[in-house]
Amino acid sequence: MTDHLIKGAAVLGGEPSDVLIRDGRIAELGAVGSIEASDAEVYDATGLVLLPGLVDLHTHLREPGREDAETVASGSRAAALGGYTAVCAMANTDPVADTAGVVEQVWSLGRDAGLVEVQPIGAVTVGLAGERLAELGAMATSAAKVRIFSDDGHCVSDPRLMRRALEYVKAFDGVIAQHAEEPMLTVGAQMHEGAMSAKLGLAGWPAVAEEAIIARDVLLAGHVGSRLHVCHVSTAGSVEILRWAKSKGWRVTAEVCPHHLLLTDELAESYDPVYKVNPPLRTEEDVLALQQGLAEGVIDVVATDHAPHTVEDKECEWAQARPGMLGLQTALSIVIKTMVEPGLLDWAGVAERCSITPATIAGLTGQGQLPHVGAPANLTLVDPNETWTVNGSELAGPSRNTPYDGMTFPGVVRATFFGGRPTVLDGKLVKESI
Ligand SMILES: NC(=O)N[C@@H](CC(=O)O)C(=O)O
Ligand SMILES: [Zn+2]
Ligand SMILES: [Zn+2]
Repeated sequence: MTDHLIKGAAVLGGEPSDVLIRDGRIAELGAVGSIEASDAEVYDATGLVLLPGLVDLHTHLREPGREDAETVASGSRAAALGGYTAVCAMANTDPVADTAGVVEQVWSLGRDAGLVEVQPIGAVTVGLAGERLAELGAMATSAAKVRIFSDDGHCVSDPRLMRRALEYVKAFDGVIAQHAEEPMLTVGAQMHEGAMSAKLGLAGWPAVAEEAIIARDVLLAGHVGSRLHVCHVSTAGSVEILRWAKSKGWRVTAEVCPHHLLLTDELAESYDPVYKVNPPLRTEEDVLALQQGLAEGVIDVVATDHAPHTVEDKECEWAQARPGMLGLQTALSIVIKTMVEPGLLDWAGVAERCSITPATIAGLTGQGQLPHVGAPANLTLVDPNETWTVNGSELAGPSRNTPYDGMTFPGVVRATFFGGRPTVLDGKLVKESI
């Protein structure tokens, strides 16, 4: 394996340093010019910020079943380009990832693609039907070593089943990641319930549908003493409930998606289904509360909820369109725009929220480590002073459902190193790694 010498990168935005990568790990780290490595490939990282490789807790890769929207390989390309070195693949595939066989299939497809660590998430219930627990133990002991279980796309709405799932995974320190949506309160829902849904005449998805489930689940997690992770938190009220649950010392973590940190329900006025997502885009007040919650750590991590859909599933009437939007290639830029530029997070905070804590939650021990000698070389180099304009047709993968087409953002991912190998250099996929 070739050695790589990264020169002049600001580690977590600090002093420029040189970093030598050898045999998949950081072999040396020191002041600029202090490392001698004549046979290493040199990457000039002057002006770039070095972060631990980003880790996404919530990615839809669509394989098996909807390879026309995304595959493990195409999603891995999007992830590497977005600065990620690990993604957790959601279980709502077809067939559902509710058996050891399916999670092992996804895991080995990820290993074959070789661009990021693909950690499968297992379904909580058989077929995501919310009726019977899936074979959680068999998935945990499979080659995929599943630690996160989620029926994402659906809520585990039966409280007795949710309690049993929390109890079951406690034995191996697993975590239940809940898509918090009380289904009886979102029948027919198309967007956030509020002034805009009233104006547009679309059925609403009220904030309380999310908050009621989060309140119930933090109580259950506290009662059982087990780990709960709340997916895509989208309301100000949810942040308050999480703050309270954390004050109790319960083992509760939560994520927010980039789109909920930036976009609001006003966009639905266009009737463009690219803005249709679950949970829906909320109000400005919610956006500000989510940013604040993330800054304080009440919300632990940023997760993309990267949800590719084909043109047929997305470019149709709003009511028929599938919910979800692409996220992997734009996430870091949106975090910079909404959190770093306003001074809500510094680079160490970005590393914490986008890499270190997600890796801890997912139990990915080779990921999310602050750059130090001996650490696995999973690294991202970003140019904070450069901007780029999103062009939907140039994104990796077959899907085009980005709400950011034509928008200009700060923060360009220049290079990504996965296991000591560059997957992205100068903002482009490295050919040998494709
Ligand atoms: N977020 C979405 O709107 N859609 C997700 C499912 C989900 O995350 O709930 C999908 O799988 O497309
Ligand atoms: Zn969901
Ligand atoms: Zn999702």
